[in-house]
Amino acid sequence: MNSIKIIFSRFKGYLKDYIPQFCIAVLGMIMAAIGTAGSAYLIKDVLDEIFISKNESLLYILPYIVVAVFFLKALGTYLQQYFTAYIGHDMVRRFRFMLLENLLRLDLSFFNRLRTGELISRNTNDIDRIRNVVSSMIPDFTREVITAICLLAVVIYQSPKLAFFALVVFPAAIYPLSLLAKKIKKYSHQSQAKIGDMTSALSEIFTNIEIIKANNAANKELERFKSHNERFFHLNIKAERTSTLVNPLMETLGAVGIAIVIIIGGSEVISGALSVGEFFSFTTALFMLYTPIKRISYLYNKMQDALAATERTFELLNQSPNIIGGNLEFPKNLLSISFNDVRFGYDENEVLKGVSFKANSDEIIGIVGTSGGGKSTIINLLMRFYDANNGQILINQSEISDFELQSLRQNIGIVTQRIYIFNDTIAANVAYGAKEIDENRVINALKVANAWDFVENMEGGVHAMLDEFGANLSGGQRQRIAIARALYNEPRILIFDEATSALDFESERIITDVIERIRSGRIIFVIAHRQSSIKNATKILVLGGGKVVGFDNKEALLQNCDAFKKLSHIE
Ligand SMILES: Nc1ncnc2c1ncn2[C@@H]1O[C@H](COP(=O)(O)OP(=O)(O)OP(=O)(O)O)[C@@H](O)[C@H]1O
Repeated sequence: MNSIKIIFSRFKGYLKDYIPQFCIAVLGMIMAAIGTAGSAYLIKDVLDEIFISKNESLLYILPYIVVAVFFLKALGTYLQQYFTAYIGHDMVRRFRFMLLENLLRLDLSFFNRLRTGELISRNTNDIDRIRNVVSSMIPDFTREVITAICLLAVVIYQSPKLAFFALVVFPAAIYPLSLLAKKIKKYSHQSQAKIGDMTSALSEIFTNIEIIKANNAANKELERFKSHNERFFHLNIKAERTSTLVNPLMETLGAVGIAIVIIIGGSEVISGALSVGEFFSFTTALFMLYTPIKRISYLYNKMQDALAATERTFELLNQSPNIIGGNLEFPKNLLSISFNDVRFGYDENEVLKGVSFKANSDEIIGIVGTSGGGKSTIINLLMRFYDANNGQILINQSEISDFELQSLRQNIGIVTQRIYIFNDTIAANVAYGAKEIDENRVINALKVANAWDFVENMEGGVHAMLDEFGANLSGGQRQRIAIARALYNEPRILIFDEATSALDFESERIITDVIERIRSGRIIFVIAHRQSSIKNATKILVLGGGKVVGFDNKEALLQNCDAFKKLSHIE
């Protein structure tokens, strides 16, 4: 019963918002339960009065009462089902939204830990199981309990002695049923985790389909998927094997009860202690009792399954971000950014091992170093996607953590090698994230980004639709749209993370010209492998082994920084 308590307590707060619907549903449950018990009770009068006593006056009354009782049951069932379904669907809508709302608040490190597929599975599968709990399990459970109580009342009323013998078998059923419930809960936990694995595998396959085809890796992926799929199948079969045991077990025990009833009840009818009508009313109620009790045990097992999903969902809902902003607005005049002995690792391996440098307004800082040397990590810390483990990052003279997160990120424009283009108009792509699209600002940003020429010539101009991933643009054009987006909010800090590495020299030149033009009043970071991308950098930060091994202008570095000389040489 513990799981039912947990589920009830989890949803209690939310169910409060549905009191009118809930009251109507409960009324429906009571009507249905009374209807069910009433129909069993009526058997006695129908048999004893009409068929045995041949009471003609009741012949024309009882059938109407029978119809009325069944109508009560039907109306009650309808009300209960409709209103509980309403509550279930509405709660699912709220939970899905709350879950996504909370997930979007969480730190990037959280998303590194959980795979996309698993998150999707939790947002769809698990939530749907919750709907099941709310719209069918809780109400069904309640209804079946009320029905069972009403039927029990009929059974005991008709013959307390027979009821005693018929019902002693039920306690005997409880122990094996509770053992089965435990097993079902275990399998259900495992199977839900497996769904997460499968969704992850699928999402990985579909996002990387080009690579899979290019590498002829379809069979390998199929093999991988096959093993998840088979494991899922085995878990489900194990769960089925256990849960299908519940019915036969109940039926066999039920048969023992019925056998006892026939022996004792039959002898009572023969001796005249019980009327035929009473006996049949008793047995009908007893047979009917079998359904709610079977349903209760079935629902109890299903609840184990739902409990696992509920716990998983609440676990996500209760996660909170570690990276929280302060109260400072980003300064209107950006003077400097300083890293003072910054240390950081994504896990126990330290990536930045005491990085210090200072960048001033109007400067273009090139960041170079070996692959995996920590260049993008510096940017991740500047964006506050992660927080440094040690050391300080200062903007003007304030700690980065003192700034409001939104204000900080609004003042950092970032262009990466990977381009995010949404299936929307050019204007919506450029003003992405803004509450409203300011067309003049869009055009201005496009002009500064050197993109206006080609946008102007497109059909629809800024209202032209872009395909997903920007398939209807060239690489350089896509990159310039991305720059316009980074510029739209007129940020004080701009970051180009390998933004030009996939472009030809002409497109790269256009972009380096843009960078040169917008440097005033800003600090610009350019991460690049190619020297040509940082030809206009005022200073270059050379990273090696997680440390700064050089920070100066190009000429000075070529003179006295071996690591930089080596990098230039490779190129
Ligand atoms: N999200 C992450 N979780 C764990 N480790 C990470 C994560 N991102 C990067 N790393 C590790 O941190 C180190 C530095 O990565 P970073 O991306 O900063 O290097 P980089 O200098 O930008 O490399 P590249 O030039 O290849 O882009 C690498 O060893 C990388 O494996």
